[in-house]
Amino acid sequence: MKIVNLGESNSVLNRFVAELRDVNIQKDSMRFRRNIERIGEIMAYEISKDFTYSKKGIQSPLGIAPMNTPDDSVVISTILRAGLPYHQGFLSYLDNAENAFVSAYRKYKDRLNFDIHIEYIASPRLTDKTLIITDPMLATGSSMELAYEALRTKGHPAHIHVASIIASKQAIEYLQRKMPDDITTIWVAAVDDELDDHSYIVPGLGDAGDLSYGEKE
Ligand SMILES: O=P(O)(O)OC[C@H]1O[C@H](OP(=O)(O)OP(=O)(O)O)[C@H](O)[C@@H]1O
Ligand SMILES: O=c1cc[nH]c(=O)[nH]1
Ligand SMILES: [Mg+2]
Repeated sequence: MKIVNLGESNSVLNRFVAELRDVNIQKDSMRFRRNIERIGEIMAYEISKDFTYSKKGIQSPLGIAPMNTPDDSVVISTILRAGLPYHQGFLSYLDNAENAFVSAYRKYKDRLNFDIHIEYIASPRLTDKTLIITDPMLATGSSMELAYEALRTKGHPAHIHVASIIASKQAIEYLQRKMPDDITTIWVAAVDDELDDHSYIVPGLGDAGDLSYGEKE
């Protein structure tokens, strides 16, 4: 399985991730959502380099231009809630993609232990398509695993791109075991070493859903 950490090379992407993490800057929820969105734009561009291309003749007013353009049928799928601004960033660049949405939330049994519940899925047929599953945070990796299982009921994609912003080392190792090895690529902007007692990424950024949309009851 290919793992790509875009944060390893210096680019403005790292400033956007730094702003997401920054305890003062992240209080501005509009800037927080926009930073997630523009990381989605950058990642869509990077992932598009892996698509299949073929040459087409494009009629301009003055002649025919030979242009390599992508042939993949792309489905962008997102895990609610924190995935919503990320999805919008992907869709800005991959504007002819189809779209899928899955809900996943942590239901706490006590202070520290939780199960992940999937209650909603809206997805087109996925067979032979390029599936991009977007979620800004991969902590344990369980939400991604369960969202993928839910999406698999809609067919066999030809390729899967798991796109995230901050992943824990543990989540990457977990998904390497759970996702189909031969067709999956994992894209991240940062990898953090630890999880705390509540399975939050350390240093991470806190709760991406709450920072985007406010605290839940
Ligand atoms: O890898 P995991 O341990 O499963 O954790 C990661 C999940 O946690 C966050 O969502 P959250 O459950 O906070 O929901 P929210 O987006 O509605 O806040 C995040 O967006 C992932 O979906
Ligand atoms: O660190 C984490 C873990 C789960 N969800 C988040 O938003 N952040
Ligand atoms: Mg949350």
